[in-house]
Amino acid sequence: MAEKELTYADVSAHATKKDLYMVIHDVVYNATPFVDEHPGGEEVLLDVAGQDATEAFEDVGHSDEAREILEGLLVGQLKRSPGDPVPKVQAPNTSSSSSSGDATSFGIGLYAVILIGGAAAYAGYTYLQSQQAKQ
Ligand code: HEM
Repeated sequence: MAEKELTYADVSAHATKKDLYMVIHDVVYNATPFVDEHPGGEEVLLDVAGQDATEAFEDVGHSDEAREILEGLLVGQLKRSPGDPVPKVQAPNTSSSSSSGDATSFGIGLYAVILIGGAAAYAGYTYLQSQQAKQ
């Protein structure tokens, strides 16, 4: 069976307790029958009603059981259009770019330590020389 495709605008039209859709990892779920049963309460589901709930869902660290419940609530695939909000949870490869940034700033820090250390050593050396010249 071909999966239904919904746009972000379609999803945001279902944002009430009696009609509650949400997007998790680009898949659209109808959480309406689960609102009253959610162990985390209805409030948190209403907060993300009609929106991308990927970050909220993953932050909690939901169990496999929770993910099985999700499968039963599946509506279809999200069809992203330009300008749609992008979920904050990204593929792990984005962290590698930030770690390379850390490596660069570490390199600059090391360079500064060598420069300052060198300058201090030179100042000490010239000071000792001047002391010896006085004797
Ligand atoms: C339709 C989507 C969701 C389903 C099917 C679902 C299902 C569940 C289930 C089965 C649990 C029990 C613990 C577990 O098995 O992990 C749970 C707990 C919880 N959920 Fe969700 N959840 C959904 C969305 C969300 C969202 C969007 C939030 C937003 C923050 C949320 C927040 C929580 C919290 C805070 C708990 C912990 C409750 C506690 O231990 O006292 N859930 N959820």
